[in-house]
Amino acid sequence: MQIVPKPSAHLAVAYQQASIKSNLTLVWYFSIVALIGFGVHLLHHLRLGSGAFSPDMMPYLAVYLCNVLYALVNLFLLPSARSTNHISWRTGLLELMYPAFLAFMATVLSIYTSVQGHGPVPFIMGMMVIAMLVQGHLIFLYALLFSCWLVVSAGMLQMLPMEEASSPILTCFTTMLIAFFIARLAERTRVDQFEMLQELHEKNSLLGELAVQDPLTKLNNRRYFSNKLEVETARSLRYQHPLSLLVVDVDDFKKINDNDGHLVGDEVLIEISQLIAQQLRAGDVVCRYGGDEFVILLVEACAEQSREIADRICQSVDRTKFGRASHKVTVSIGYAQYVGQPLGDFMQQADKMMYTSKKRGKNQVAFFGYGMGAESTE
Ligand SMILES: Nc1nc2c(ncn2[C@@H]2O[C@H](COP(=O)(O)OP(=O)(O)OP(=O)(O)O)[C@@H](O)[C@H]2O)c(=O)[nH]1
Repeated sequence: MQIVPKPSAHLAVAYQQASIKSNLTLVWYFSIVALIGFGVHLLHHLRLGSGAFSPDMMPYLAVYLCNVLYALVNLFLLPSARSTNHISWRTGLLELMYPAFLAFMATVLSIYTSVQGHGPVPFIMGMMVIAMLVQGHLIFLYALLFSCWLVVSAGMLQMLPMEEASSPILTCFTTMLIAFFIARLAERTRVDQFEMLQELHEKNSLLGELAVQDPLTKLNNRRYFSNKLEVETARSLRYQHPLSLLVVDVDDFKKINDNDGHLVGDEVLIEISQLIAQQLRAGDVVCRYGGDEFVILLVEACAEQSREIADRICQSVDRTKFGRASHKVTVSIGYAQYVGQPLGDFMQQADKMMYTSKKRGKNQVAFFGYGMGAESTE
């Protein structure tokens, strides 16, 4: 029987991690409450004078003392267990120990108070509900609850006359059922909340991706490029790594649109974006800057390598037969090298070189390099 909804399969591990973390947080707070509770009870017992340490009170004192020791252990161990990102046997154990400990105390005190004539309800109710709420692995809890109930029943049957025992056992059973449903409700809420948060998180990351993606070519867009340009130029300066910029513009793209229609124009842009991406290495950055213009950051590529890549892009577009385009498609490319100049100048140099290519007859590359003469050498 599936008592509590499980999170969907792909979220199961994440849920377990989140669940253990929140359980450990709860255990930590319960430990503090246990310490405060112990202080209050201790004061109460001390006010009883010599009666505080009578044999009648010993089980209570023993349980309080165990609680304090356990709380102290938790207070020391939990912060480090909570800060880890993976589920270790230590975190699992800490998480399981608390309900087990509460159930143990509940059982002992239930039997003891019943025999004294107080009935088991307050302990069963308080301890079990808390234990179940704290715990995420409900199968374990159900087993625990059931065994506690068996022990309590057996203990009371042994120690009370039959007619007096049946009522507390029935109350104990009813209380467990209530605890069971409260726990089920709590766990269902936790799973729902987790799935909602996870969905929100996934949608947020999707939104983040869409914000920097060009919808047509699926390349990154201008916004992404601006950020990347700042990051890569700073890195290039810091580590003295070469960095080059290519500006690629489709030649006479307007004619493709006018002759073959915008849909064909779109197809050409998509195909060119793929051709460009095929020529680049993993660390390089290619973005659609706008319209029929693409920009490429060649990371750690020296001038010679950058020239080769630019030539390859130019030639691969030249060689490709674009499906539905009625005439030849080519690109003009401008190249600039980063040597610490202001970013605006860097962009302008590559852009200017792209226009130089156009002026020289299109379908070619023009280079701007500080070591290569003032403006263009080719
Ligand atoms: N199909 C399509 N066309 C676009 C898109 N974005 C911009 N354009 C068109 O691309 C054309 C760009 O033309 P220009 O770069 O100004 O000029 P060109 O015809 O390429 O001429 P040169 O750049 O001088 O070679 C314009 O007609 C725009 O309307 C798009 O997403 N899809």
